[in-house]
Parts: sequence; structure tokens; C-alpha cells
Amino acid sequence: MHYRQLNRTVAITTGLIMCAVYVLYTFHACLLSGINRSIKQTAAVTMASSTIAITTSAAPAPLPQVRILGSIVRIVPLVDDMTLKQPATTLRLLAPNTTDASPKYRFLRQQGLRPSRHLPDALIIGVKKSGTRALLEFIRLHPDVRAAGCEVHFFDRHYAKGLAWYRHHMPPTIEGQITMEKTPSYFITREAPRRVRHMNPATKLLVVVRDPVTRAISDYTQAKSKKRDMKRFEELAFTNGSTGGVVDTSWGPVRIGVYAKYLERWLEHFPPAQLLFVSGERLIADPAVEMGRVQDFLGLKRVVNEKHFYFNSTKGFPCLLKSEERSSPHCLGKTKGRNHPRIDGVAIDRLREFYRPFNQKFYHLTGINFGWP
Ligand SMILES: Nc1ncnc2c1ncn2[C@@H]1O[C@H](COP(=O)(O)OS(=O)(=O)O)[C@@H](OP(=O)(O)O)[C@H]1O
Repeated sequence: MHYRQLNRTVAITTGLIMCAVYVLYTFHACLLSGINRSIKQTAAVTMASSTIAITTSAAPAPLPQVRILGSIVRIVPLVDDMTLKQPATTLRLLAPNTTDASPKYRFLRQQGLRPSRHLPDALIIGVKKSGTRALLEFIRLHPDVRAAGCEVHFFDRHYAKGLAWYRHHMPPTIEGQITMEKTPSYFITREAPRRVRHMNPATKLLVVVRDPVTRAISDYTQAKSKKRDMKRFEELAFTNGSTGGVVDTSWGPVRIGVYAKYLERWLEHFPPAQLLFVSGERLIADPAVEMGRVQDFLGLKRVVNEKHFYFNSTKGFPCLLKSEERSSPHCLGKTKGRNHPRIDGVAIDRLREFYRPFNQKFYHLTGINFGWP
């Protein structure tokens, strides 16, 4: 009897102990998971509210502590988010308000480099229809160059909008990259040299030039593509509408080819060493060589070379194997490399004669013989 009572007491005590252990275990598990959940939520709110909240706390916040059944327990957050471990600058750069999504740019952001917009260091100022787009697209292959995609026309049309407006039209760059823009009409804009110098007297100026006769025909071809009923080239290039008349210098396509006249204005405001003259003909015949000169002038490592180009025999022009925007081979658009209309040989000869003294003067001013016929 005494023995049976003892057994029962042991069984009851054991049962009570097990119950107590179970209750304590359940209590602890609930408590811990509750704390863990609240930590996760706090971290998520902190992340979502702004990156600044994370970036401004330079010293790491002390880990929260709780007292559980007399023991001090440090709560380690179980937030599975690697971004929390990244440096503050990286987090700021990953913020969604950064707009430039080009692959090159994304890569720079991942490196923790902070981009900002700057006024141009170098400008392609002209000359219209000489290969300015080709030059811009080719130099943009360089990782240290970023350029505005469109012609901004600040120094001719939008000058009143101010330099802040102009800067806003520039792409973001990081330290060491140069900012560029091309607007071919700057070359012939009377106020442009003074305005550019006012912006920055150290601005580097690139001028692409091409045989002025071919350039005039190219200019005419472009105008005719927009206005089908345009008169013939020969009618517009001479005062009485035929090659019997004098060359009509009031007609834009002819006037622009008098390069020496416009260059003299630029030389009143900039030393010759700040201008580089790029041959439009050589940019087609041997783009890599011409791009070597351009990179030297801009103080860049020669990165753009013959490996970037291939000659597209259908288009009749050098094209790019890849570029900032596209990784597949491509040529410039349809408006570059148009077929020119056939022009009367007498008109061509008359124009060549007309330009010859101006070309000689241009060769003299630049120190380069471009070899135009
Ligand atoms: N690689 C390549 N592909 C196509 N076209 C090329 C190239 N390199 C130079 N060119 C010549 O560029 C001429 C157009 O010059 P621009 O870009 O300065 O024209 S514009 O002033 O911006 O309208 C354009 O003139 P057109 O041939 O009359 O169309 C071309 O002769």
C-alpha cells in the first residue's frame, strides 16, 4: 500500500514537472518570435522610409536587449537583406530617384560613385553636315566621356535660359569623366564665341570640317528631304538662278562653307591650341586615326580604336560594333549618309573656284591642309 502511494506521488510530480517545462517552453517561443517579428518590421520601415535614415546613423545602433527569466538576451535581427550591410554611399546611389539607366552608368553606381551634372568641358561646335554626329557617337564610346544625346542649342537659341538650364541638359558624370555637347550651329553664331568663353574660357572646341562644296550639297539634300518642291541646287547657289550668275553667298548652304570667316571670330576669344579641327573626310576613310587625335586633344587615353569600327559596304560608311546604348553592330541613322542629287559639273567647278581662297585662308589659320579640290 505504502509502495503504491509512493509510485503515484512520483508519477504526479513527474507529470507536473513536464507540464511546467512545456508551459515555459511555449511561453519562451512565443516571446522570442514576437520580439523577432517586431524587429523585422522596424527594419523594414526604416528601409522603406528613406535611405537617409540609414546613411545618417554613422555609428551602428546598439542591439536591443531583453530580460527573459532573469537572463539578459541580446536580440540579433534576422533581417535577410544584404543592402543593410552595404556602405552608406552605395545605398544613397541605389535610391530610385536616380534617373539615368544606361548600363555604363548603372555599373558606376554599383561601384559607389556619385554622379552629378556639369557644364560641358568640350563642345563640338560645328560645322553642320560635316560629320558632327559621327564624331559625337564615336567619342561617346570612351568610358571617360558622357555627352548630351540631342543638340541643346544653348549658345544660339536658349542662352536667355541661363547656365543652370544648360547644366540640367547635361548627363550626370562622375569625377574624371568629361561632359560634351554638340550643336553644329554654334560655329556660325556670332555671339557663341563670347558666350562660350564666358561659361568657361578653358572649354575645348572641336570643329569637324568637310570640303565646302560637298558640305553645301549635303545641306541642300537635307533641306530638300523636308521640302520636296525645292528649287534645284544650281538655281539656289547662283544669283541669277544659273551658273552664269555669281555665287550667292546669302544662301545658307553656300555661306556656311566660308569657314575662315567664322573661325576668325572664334580665334578672337580662344587660343588656337584650344581648338581641334577634325577632317570629315578622314572621319569616314579612317575613323580610328581621327579618333586618336581627338582623344589626345581631350587628354584621354586612346581607348576608341579600329576595334570599334567596321566598314558597312551597303551604307558606304564606317559603323559601330557596339556603343553606349547598343551592344550590337549598327550604323548612324538614315539621315546620315544620304544619297546626293547629281549636280551640274560647271556649278561644282564654279563653287570650287569660289571657295579656293577661303580654303587657303582656313588652311593657314589652322595649320592644316585639308586637301580639298
Ligand atoms: N560613319 C558615318 N555614317 C554616316 N554618315 C557619316 C559618317 N561619318 C561621317 N558622316 C557624314 O556626316 C554627314 C552629316 O553630318 P552631321 O552629322 O554633322 O550633320 S548635322 O549637321 O548634324 O545635321 C553625312 O552627310 P551626308 O552624306 O550628306 O548625309 C555623312 O557624310
